[in-house]
Amino acid sequence: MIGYVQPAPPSLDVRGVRFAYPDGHVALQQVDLTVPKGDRVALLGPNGAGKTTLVLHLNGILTAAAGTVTVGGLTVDSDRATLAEIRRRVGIVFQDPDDQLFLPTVAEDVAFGPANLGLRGPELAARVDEALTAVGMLEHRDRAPHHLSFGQRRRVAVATVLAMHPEILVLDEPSSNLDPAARRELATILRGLPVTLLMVTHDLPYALELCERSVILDGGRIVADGTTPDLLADADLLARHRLELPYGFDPAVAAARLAATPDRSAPARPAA
Ligand SMILES: Nc1ncnc2c1ncn2[C@@H]1O[C@H](COP(=O)(O)OP(=O)(O)OP(=O)(O)O)[C@@H](O)[C@H]1O
Repeated sequence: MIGYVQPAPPSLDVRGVRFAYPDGHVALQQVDLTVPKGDRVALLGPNGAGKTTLVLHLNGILTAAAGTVTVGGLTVDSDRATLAEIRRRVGIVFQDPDDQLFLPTVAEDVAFGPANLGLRGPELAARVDEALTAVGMLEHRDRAPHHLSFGQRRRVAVATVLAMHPEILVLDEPSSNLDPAARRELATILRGLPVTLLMVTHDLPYALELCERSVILDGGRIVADGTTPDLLADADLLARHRLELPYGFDPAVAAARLAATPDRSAPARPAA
């Protein structure tokens, strides 16, 4: 008999999701989005498009009125046991790192999640060091988070989520408030992580740099889904959805330059 290896389920599968806030405002309508394991996808869209609302569905903070969300094949629902596993699988890094850092030291903040999963002793210490190493912050493990720079705190916030070994890392505006060097360093770190990535951003060059694919959400609907260079080259599409490239930025030139840089041309796809 010929052996058959089951393909890995997508990291994220959103099917027909509709959501209205209690005041009746419909924020998501018939949203479909599949993100295969190991891919990096940018979620673009103007203010009020529904990006945050969609992200809050990924780990069950909000529940769809219709449709389903599955993460690595597990359906997001309100069952407590499922929800705990979903929240481990979906690592959300919020825009303000101070929302995620609240303990006296960096190491304690990174240990918080895995300790809640039951890890202890050397296993827990190894998990913390692994996550801090991934974001280049190991040497700061015993420092107080509030003594770090904003860029360093954002990296520690990423580590708190990586320490849970998530299926998918969801980043809300990861480049905001970073100086150019910190922005570039974070891009290098994110490119090197062997995880699926969904990045909400208004920073279109950052989307181009990190994500081979982009999705545009507007008015609660997905209005475009394609390669990031193709989407950013479509001036009419961008204008229709209030997306703007920085003055003088040529996406074709930037894409060609990125493609010529070996470690930047394609995301690292982890083993299924
Ligand atoms: N608690 C709420 N009650 C009612 N309407 C809401 C609530 N939160 C958000 N909305 C509305 O839902 C829509 C989508 O909002 P959402 O925050 O998801 O957009 P967004 O794409 O994340 O925007 P931004 O880029 O500004 O962060 C908006 O019209 C917003 O006004």
